[in-house]
Amino acid sequence: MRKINEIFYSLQGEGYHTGTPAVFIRFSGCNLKCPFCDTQHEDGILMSDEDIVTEVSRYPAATVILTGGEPSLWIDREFVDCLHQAGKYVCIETNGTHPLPDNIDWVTCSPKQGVKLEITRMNEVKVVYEGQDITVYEQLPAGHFFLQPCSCSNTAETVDCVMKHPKWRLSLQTHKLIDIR
Ligand SMILES: C[S@@+](CC[C@H](N)C(=O)[O-])C[C@H]1O[C@@H](n2cnc3c(N)ncnc32)[C@H](O)[C@@H]1O
Ligand SMILES: Nc1nc2[nH]cc(C(=O)O)c2c(=O)[nH]1
Ligand code: SF4
Ligand SMILES: [Mg+2]
Repeated sequence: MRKINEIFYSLQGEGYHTGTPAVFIRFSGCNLKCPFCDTQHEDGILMSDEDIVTEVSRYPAATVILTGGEPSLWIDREFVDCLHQAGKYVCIETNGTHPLPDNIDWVTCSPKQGVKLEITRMNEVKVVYEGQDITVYEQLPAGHFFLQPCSCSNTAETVDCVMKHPKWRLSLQTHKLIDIR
């Protein structure tokens, strides 16, 4: 059984797959307490893999996004396989502090300041911008580097930083801009 906060259908609002219809599986709880975290994730109910796949399969999209809270605390290879058997493309949003099963299709790593990364495979890096030095993340083994304003509040500073560091691209939380989930 896995503790689920919510399962909902929306568009990926952030990063490389922005605009892609996706089913979000939000797992409950996290090992970090980022002061800026925009998600209430502590509540949850225990669900079986069968019930999770049934709920996910109500929606027509192929893309599933595992998020939270911190989804890596709850998942394993077997769970990702269940979603693959249902025809899904499995993405994860992770803080990178906990190892991942190697059969996930797309890894979005959002490293947090002062916290050691434990994952070695990632497709994109997505940093929430708080004015920190972002060059320390540039050696991570990702193909894409995104800088995201914090709660849509420091967009001008984030644009300025991206223009100074052209390895990076701007990621807006587009779901917040158009008031969808
Ligand atoms: C809620 S977290 C859940 C997944 C995982 N715990 C993580 O941090 O990557 C999902 C994404 O939202 C980002 N995020 C959280 N709070 C934010 C905020 N206030 N503004 C912008 N992005 C935020 C995180 O950095 C992460 O990329
Ligand atoms: N639309 C939408 N896109 C998202 N991308 C990452 C999210 C998350 O909370 O992990 C998120 C979210 O909460 N909503
Ligand atoms: S790691 Fe992710 S879910 Fe956990 S507190 Fe930070 S932003 Fe929120
Ligand atoms: Mg969110």
